[in-house]
Amino acid sequence: MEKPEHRVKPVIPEGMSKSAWKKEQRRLRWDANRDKMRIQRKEKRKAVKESRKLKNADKPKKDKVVQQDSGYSVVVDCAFDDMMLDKEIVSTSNQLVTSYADNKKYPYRVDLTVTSFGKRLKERFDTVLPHYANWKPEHMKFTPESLESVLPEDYSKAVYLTADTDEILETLEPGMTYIVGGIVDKGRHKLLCKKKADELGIPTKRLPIDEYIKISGRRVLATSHVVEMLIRRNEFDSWKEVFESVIPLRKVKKAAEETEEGEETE
Ligand SMILES: C[S@@+](CC[C@H](N)C(=O)[O-])C[C@H]1O[C@@H](n2cnc3c(N)ncnc32)[C@H](O)[C@@H]1O
Repeated sequence: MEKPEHRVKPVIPEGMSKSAWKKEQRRLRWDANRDKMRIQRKEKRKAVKESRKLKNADKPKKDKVVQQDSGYSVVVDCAFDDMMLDKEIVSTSNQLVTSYADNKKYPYRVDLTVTSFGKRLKERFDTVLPHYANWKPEHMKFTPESLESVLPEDYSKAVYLTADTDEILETLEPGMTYIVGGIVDKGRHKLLCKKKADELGIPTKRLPIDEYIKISGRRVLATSHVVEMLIRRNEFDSWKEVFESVIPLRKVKKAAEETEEGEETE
């Protein structure tokens, strides 16, 4: 009959406690297993990924937007840094983020450039939104240079949008550059962009809002709303549809209520 196998009694080095020796053994075992465990973990992750992929294959896929180029350019003129309060700089930077997202997600995109990008506005981006450095130029470009540096030589191919003119922007044409003031001023700097455009000799036009819909309050819209309208104009057949899609519902609703009560919408 064979003798039962006996465990070999461990030899604990002299001067080492039993618990220290056990700890050391655990560490050695862990080291020896580490690579094995790493491979196991990797395989598990791969299996989870594969099963997720299989599951998602049954679900309808979200269509990736294949964008078309509108053929015209939009410039956001940010030369008004010194005229804004700190909170207005924050609001302007948030609006630029919105415009970037809009120019990525809608079926048509425009060539979109932010000029005079510097001072507090750039500082805000550098510190709070540093990932803007990776934004694709086909969705938004930034330059510290002035508006004039990106305009076509022939200013008749440019239009500065402003609420302060009677000229109406009827259509958007390929090859044209449309300029939007990049400023939040809560009505403090009336005629600012109109005067700048007149000084530079750039034609000015306003959006035909009153001609198509009733809105309450001021007809001066936020920069990002105007940029969104320029991005989305080709998506719709008429300005009316563009305005109804972009102008905040509360502005349109309130106007309807006021009109019912016979009040002025101004
Ligand atoms: C908040 S507004 C700035 C108002 C500023 N006081 C000014 O002088 O234009 C932002 C920009 O959106 C554009 N904008 C706003 N409302 C508009 C309208 N009704 N028609 C055309 N452009 C408009 C203008 O380019 C304007 O500079």
